[in-house]
Amino acid sequence: MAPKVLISDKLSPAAVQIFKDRGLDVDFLPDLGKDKEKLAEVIGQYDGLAIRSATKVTEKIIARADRLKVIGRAGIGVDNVDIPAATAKGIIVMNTPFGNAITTAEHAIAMMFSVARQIPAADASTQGGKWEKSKFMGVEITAKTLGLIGCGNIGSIVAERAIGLRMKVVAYDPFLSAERARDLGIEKVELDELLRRADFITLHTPLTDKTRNILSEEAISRARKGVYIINCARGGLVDEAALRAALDSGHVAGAAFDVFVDEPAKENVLFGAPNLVCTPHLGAATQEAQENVALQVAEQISDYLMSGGVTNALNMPSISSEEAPKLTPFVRLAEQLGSFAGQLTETAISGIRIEYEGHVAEMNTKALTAAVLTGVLTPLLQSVNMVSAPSLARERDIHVEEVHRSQQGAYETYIRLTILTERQSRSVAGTIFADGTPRIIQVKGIDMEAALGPHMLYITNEDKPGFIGKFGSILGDAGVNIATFSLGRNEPGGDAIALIEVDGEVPAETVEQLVALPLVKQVKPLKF
Ligand SMILES: NC(=O)c1ccc[n+]([C@@H]2O[C@H](COP(=O)([O-])OP(=O)(O)OC[C@H]3O[C@@H](n4cnc5c(N)ncnc54)[C@H](O)[C@@H]3O)[C@@H](O)[C@H]2O)c1
Ligand SMILES: O=C(O)CC[C@@H](O)C(=O)O
Repeated sequence: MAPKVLISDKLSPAAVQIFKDRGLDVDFLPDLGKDKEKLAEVIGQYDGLAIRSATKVTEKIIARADRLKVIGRAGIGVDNVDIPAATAKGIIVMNTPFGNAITTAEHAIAMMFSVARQIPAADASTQGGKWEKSKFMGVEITAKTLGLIGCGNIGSIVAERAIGLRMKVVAYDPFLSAERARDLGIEKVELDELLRRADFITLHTPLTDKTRNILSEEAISRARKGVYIINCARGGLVDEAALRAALDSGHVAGAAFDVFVDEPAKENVLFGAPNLVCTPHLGAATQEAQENVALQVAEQISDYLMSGGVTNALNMPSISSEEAPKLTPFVRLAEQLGSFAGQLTETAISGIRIEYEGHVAEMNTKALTAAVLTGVLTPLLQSVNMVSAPSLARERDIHVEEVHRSQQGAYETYIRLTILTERQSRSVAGTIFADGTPRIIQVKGIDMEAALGPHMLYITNEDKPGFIGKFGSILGDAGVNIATFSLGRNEPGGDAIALIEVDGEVPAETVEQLVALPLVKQVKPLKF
């Protein structure tokens, strides 16, 4: 059955065609996202969800999304998606970080001109039959200083445009490197200095605990008298009540806002303030940007659902569509190693060490580590996948260490997993054979070679004669057929390990009989 995708917001219809061309079933219900109850009712039917900002993907919606594997936001901000809830349920959340950046930067520049020359008010007055030439005295932007708060995708495009307009640009962004600032031709400064120097301030950060009210009452009071403030990023970056007071007093000469604390903003403390220009979250609203983000999100969702490629995910490492087929056997191996070790682990795990040797060390090991963790945690927790496993491991204070090295031993490439608990450390290693299938090649330092089937028995025993005969008779009496039998030992007469594939589940009483055999130390049925 083809994966099924729901588009629940007003996306460009071009996205629908992409989904169809890629072989997915698609329902385009652009108003559904606003109806929370209806969305909760139907979400269980879909593998993918494509949204803009009107659909709120809350914890409640996610709880009902039993088939959902991916949420794609046609746009940048994902504040309308409960990412922790999606991650916990193993749902990938993607956005399209570049598709609307130019358009939004252009909007910020347009808003700067609008407020500098009071264009909306002058337009209303002129069309109202007044001819108020002296009322609308503006300011020139040439040679003025623009202060950017946030200089990522959009901020840096705004910087380039502003330099083209002969402005001087200073930026406050703790994550902006000195080299990048130099390349952009801007000056990196602290917030205090930006407030002191900027004639215009424009915000381009996400809304986080650190950026909420970054322009607080106190910050606004430290800004230059006569400053203009532009916000085309997110409502909540500026204290709206404080800004209103500063516009009324004239400390701030003008403000241009596209985004508000509460949206849709039908009422707002800013409305009616002197020299205020507002737009209804139009930053990304151009045909070009909407086409870009719709096409990108449709491609990304299709890639993931059809071939496992992951692009622009916020809660999972990226895997390109070309890389996905090469990675798949190693993902399977990594998950099997994890599952093997996880099923044998009975006490709390404190650490996981994953050694990647040979050419696997050059692959996307973040994804492989996520697969190992999925395998380890699946026997211990309700529902785990590659998206949720890393955060579940972190929540449980499991320290995960990755080691990468070039080929050193007989195997061209292999993965070794070591699980540390308070009682012991247990390791298991595996590789991919030429036929593309995973093989276990070492358990607890003992070499062996075993493929893992759906039902396995793992046995540790003393390497003495007599074990195999008795073992075979017990399974035979229980009607359990042996499919494969792999043995390994550290030294003659020492510790031995057997991995046996059986055609079906081994009854509990048969396991007890095996445990009671004289040379046997441990018997553990495993499922893969
Ligand atoms: N109005 C719209 O329609 C519209 C359209 C697109 C994007 N946006 C919003 O614009 C904002 C910027 O988008 P982007 O694509 O440039 O994002 P981005 O991630 O590329 O850039 C954000 C920048 O903010 C910086 N930053 C983070 N915390 C900071 C802090 N405490 N102080 C200063 N800088 C900080 C980051 O280092 C980064 O450089 C986002 O909030 C996005 O949702 C709005
Ligand atoms: O979809 C939109 O119109 C808004 C998009 C914008 O806020 C974003 O974060 O990409």
